Amino acid sequence: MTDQTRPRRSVLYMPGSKARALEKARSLAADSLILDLEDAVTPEEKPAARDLVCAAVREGGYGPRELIIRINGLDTEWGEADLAAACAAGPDAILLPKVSRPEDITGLEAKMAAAPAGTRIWAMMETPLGMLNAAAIAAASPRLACFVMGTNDLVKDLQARHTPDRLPVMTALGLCLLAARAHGLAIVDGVYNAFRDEDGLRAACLQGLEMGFDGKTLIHPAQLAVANEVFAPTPEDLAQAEVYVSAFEAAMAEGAGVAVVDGRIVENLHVANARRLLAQAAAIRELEAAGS
Ligand SMILES: CC(C)(COP(=O)(O)OP(=O)(O)OC[C@H]1O[C@@H](n2cnc3c(N)ncnc32)[C@H](O)[C@@H]1OP(=O)(O)O)[C@@H](O)C(=O)NCCC(=O)NCCSC(=O)C[C@H](O)C(=O)O
Ligand SMILES: [Mg+2]
Repeated sequence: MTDQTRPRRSVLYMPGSKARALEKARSLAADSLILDLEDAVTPEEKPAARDLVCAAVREGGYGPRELIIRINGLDTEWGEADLAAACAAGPDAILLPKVSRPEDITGLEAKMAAAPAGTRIWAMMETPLGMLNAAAIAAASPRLACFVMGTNDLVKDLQARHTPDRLPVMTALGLCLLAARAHGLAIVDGVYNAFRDEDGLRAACLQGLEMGFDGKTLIHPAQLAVANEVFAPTPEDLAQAEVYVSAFEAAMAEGAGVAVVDGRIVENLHVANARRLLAQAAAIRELEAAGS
């Protein structure tokens, strides 16, 4: 499994101040865990949360789950100390909130000399300026691996409303998807706040899947099963993918450049997508076997 094929169906935030949540996460079915020092932690609790989160990362026990520390902004009184502690702890990634310019990423990268080479940068995309600069941000550093949509901050800054169809943030989501895919980054969708509303979450996940997101950020363990299900290829997807690959290979062997399956044309681009789905299913199987 490479950084590109690693599943990120479910990316669970947990407050870095809550020892119980950090412990519980060791056995939760999340593909990735964001140990939060920013918005989920009160100012009074931030220094203790920093120690707790970094100790948890050093101690490990999270199996194949990807570990990300969300630090406070480098323009806050906690940001620099968070970054130094996170670099020393060596998570899979450090998530910078409120990224608005490419310089936010290059500035962070310059301060990460002490971090292990494998510690990547993730960027919270959640400000209006960040949306306008999404392409330049996506290209800012080879260390950057993933965009995380921060739709709560975005709705606040746009003075918009949360609506079921998410029309108020659709332009922003589209700009970030375009930028991420153009530069080979992963991208995960924003949170669904009503964490007991399973039907609403499912609809939001389906919309995110159809738009092209790799997965969804979550705030409660009750949301994991839906995200893991919706962002995985279905058995029908995989059966069709197998058929497309076999039909195309047979057509190629006969010297044809295209195949026809059930009255539909199958070209190399359809086969590339079929192979992507098969690789994604294999990566999910590998991850789940490693976690069980
Ligand atoms: C939303 C919550 C405050 C609810 O907490 P609580 O009432 O304690 O939930 P439960 O009693 O139902 O919890 C059941 C058990 O599950 C554990 N738990 C709960 N949440 C988590 C979690 N996120 N990770 C791991 N474990 C969790 C509890 O400890 C219970 O365990 P047990 O003791 O064994 O019964 C709470 O879920 C919460 O704080 N969620 C995270 C909120 C958060 O991180 N917010 C910040 C990120 S969202 C954001 O900032 C997005 C972005 O920046 C933007 O702008 O959009
Ligand atoms: Mg935010």
